[in-house]
Amino acid sequence: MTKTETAARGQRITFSQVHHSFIHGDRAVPVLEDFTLDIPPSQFVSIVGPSGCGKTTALSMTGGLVHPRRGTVKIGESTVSHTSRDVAFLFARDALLPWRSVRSNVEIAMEVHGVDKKERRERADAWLRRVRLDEFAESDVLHLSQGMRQRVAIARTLVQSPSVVLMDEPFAALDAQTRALQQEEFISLWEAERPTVIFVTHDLEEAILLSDRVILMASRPGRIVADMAIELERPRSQEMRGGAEFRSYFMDLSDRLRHEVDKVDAAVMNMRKKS
Ligand SMILES: Nc1ncnc2c1ncn2[C@@H]1O[C@H](COP(=O)(O)OP(=O)(O)OP(=O)(O)O)[C@@H](O)[C@H]1O
Repeated sequence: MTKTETAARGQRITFSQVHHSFIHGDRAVPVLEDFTLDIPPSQFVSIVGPSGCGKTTALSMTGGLVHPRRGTVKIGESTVSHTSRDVAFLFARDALLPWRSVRSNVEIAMEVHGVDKKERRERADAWLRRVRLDEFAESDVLHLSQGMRQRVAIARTLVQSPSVVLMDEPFAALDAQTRALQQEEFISLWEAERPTVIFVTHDLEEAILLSDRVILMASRPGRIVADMAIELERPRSQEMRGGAEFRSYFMDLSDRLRHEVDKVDAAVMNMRKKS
């Protein structure tokens, strides 16, 4: 069976006692402290928290872009030490190459990994059908709307059949209506193949709607302060936002987030008073 025919299966992701700091001038500023998290295969996990708490740093470590100063990050049994073809990224900026057509943007990772031309084309076209852009395969990406561009980016990410997908505010640049459509579309694409997902967002409703589990981080240094299972049934839809269970998750998370943001504000005020 080729990789094209195999449904992607998620891999376990484990962070064990990860500590990290970035050097600013002559001092090390702690970013993550004792960050420990076990994500079972195929779980969809969102990370939320105040700006600067280390969400993107944790995500980048999973992708092998940042290496922890202490502790380990594993995918399956292997410690992450570099980027891998099993791990795909999706960001707010779609990073499509403007000089390439829609199809050849979707083919790019397969090209890098040496997949032959015929298979590349078949896989790209299959994904363009799934994101409803098959009519635009030959088009120039510059002529697409922002929502269509993000669908090309989703196809480019999922065409690799990754076992892990790392998403950093992927829908943040879209208007509210397009964003709602893309969230729903992404959930159904994910439900078909179920790679493990880590999804970073500032939008609590988005986190609840998409995830099996929401991790709330606090800052200075970044650590986990809440780990909430979201037990809404699947398939999920936008209408669920109005339901009592959804609202209760939202109230709980927003109270806890507000509390964390207030603590950061108070700490900053104290530092200012002292200096
Ligand atoms: N390459 C880097 N060099 C130095 N400092 C960095 C670097 N990357 C991140 N930082 C700092 O580490 C902290 C955590 O950054 P990170 O981007 O992980 O936070 P975040 O929670 O994703 O923030 P946001 O929600 O604003 O995107 C911030 O204070 C940031 O300034």
